[in-house]
Amino acid sequence: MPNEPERTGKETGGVSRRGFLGLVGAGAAAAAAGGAGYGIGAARAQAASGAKTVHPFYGTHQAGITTEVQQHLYFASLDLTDSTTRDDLIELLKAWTDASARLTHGQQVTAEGAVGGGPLKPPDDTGEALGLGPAALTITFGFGPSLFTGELGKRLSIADRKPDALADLPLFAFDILEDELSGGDLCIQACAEDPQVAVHAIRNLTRLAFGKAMIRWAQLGYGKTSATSKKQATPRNLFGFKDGTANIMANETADLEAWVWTDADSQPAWFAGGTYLVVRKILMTIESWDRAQLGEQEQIIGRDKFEGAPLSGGEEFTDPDFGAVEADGAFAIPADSHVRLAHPDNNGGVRILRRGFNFVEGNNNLGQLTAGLFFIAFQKDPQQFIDVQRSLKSDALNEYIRHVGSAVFAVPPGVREGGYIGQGLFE
Ligand SMILES: C=CC1=C(C)c2cc3[nH]c(cc4nc(cc5[nH]c(cc1n2)c(C)c5CCC(=O)O)C(CCC(=O)O)=C4C)c(C)c3C=C
Ligand SMILES: [Fe+2]
Repeated sequence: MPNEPERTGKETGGVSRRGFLGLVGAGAAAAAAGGAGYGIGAARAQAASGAKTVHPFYGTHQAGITTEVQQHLYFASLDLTDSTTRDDLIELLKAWTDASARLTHGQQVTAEGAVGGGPLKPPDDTGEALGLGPAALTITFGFGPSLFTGELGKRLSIADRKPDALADLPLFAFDILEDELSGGDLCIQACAEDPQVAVHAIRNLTRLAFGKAMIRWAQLGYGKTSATSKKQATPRNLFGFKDGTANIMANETADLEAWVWTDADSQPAWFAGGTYLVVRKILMTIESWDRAQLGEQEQIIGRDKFEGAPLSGGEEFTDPDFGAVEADGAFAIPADSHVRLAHPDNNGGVRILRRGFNFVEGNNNLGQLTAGLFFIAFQKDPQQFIDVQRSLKSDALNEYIRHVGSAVFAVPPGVREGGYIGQGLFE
């Protein structure tokens, strides 16, 4: 049964099957009761609704890109240790593949799991996701530019296999990037309907990397800020606006081919069917935004706050009319509005697939929220992101946001059963 301890008969301690089911039952009853902790009850109920959903790890493309966006994210960027060899990395990628195939089915990281190895060794699985189900978990891996370049690229003998467009992003206007929130040799994106399932995945994959790679930085995200299917209601970001309305949706296959998946023309050949992941940690000055008038907020975004309709009129999914003018002759969707500047019409037709998450990390010493948008975008070429981000130089939103973290990764194609993630890179 998914996510139950796989009993081998060897263990003498730990939670009995009866005790385990009792714990699960108590949790379910608490969720059903709601009442005292409505927020927690609602979150648990929402998690429970996706608890049984399985997104298989194996496939043509990696999951976690066009997959219906889950509510929660845990993202880790890792650096290889100084002694990690090519064989070590291959071994790690094989171990991560097997583990990911299990975890996405709601199983524990190994068959022995949390209690099956007996009392005399540390458990293989850390145990905190027992009973939570697969929770729609997806695990997506990527390779950073630093994996291929410098001494490391030479040590791994992959310097000549770097995807052509894989390079650190240029510095953009208003960037105040922090090194400790940027870059990385490898990345793992874990998304799930239950935050504990996402954290458990990264925690256990990181344990498998012990001695070979360690976390450089990580980010917890709650509350998706994009949809990849019109079956999902468009979520809202921390400025209170619907975010993801004009995203590339999973059923837009022609646009996915045109803008997201690398093909035989995107060199090298091992990378066909992959994509580039751009990640930006963006702080949002929530208190200043909250003091801006509603009309000003809408002018900055270019859409109305409640419905998410373009200011040129219509409903949420009505195409914006950038030529529309008000009685005073001004554009209905202002020239410096976010939507106008980010729209394909202003960027040579370029689209990107967005998959970001809200984050809140307490308050600063002025009592202001440390919060923002952990922006993730997938594209066939990082230049797509670069073009759009450069267009945003005159964005009125810049008064209320700051980019503090940045990284780019080549996301290899999906894995067939029996293979391992990124295998083509080493063949
Ligand atoms: C460089 C790419 C982008 C960054 C960085 C970015 C940051 C950012 N965006 C919002 C809020 C919204 N963005 C919306 C639309 C939108 N944003 C981008 C790109 C970046 N956003 C694109 C390509 C689009 C779609 C434009 C279009 O085709 O119309 C919207 C409107 C709703 C929607 O379509 O998603 C909102 C709201 C914030 C708050 C933010 C940084 C914190
Ligand atoms: Fe945006």
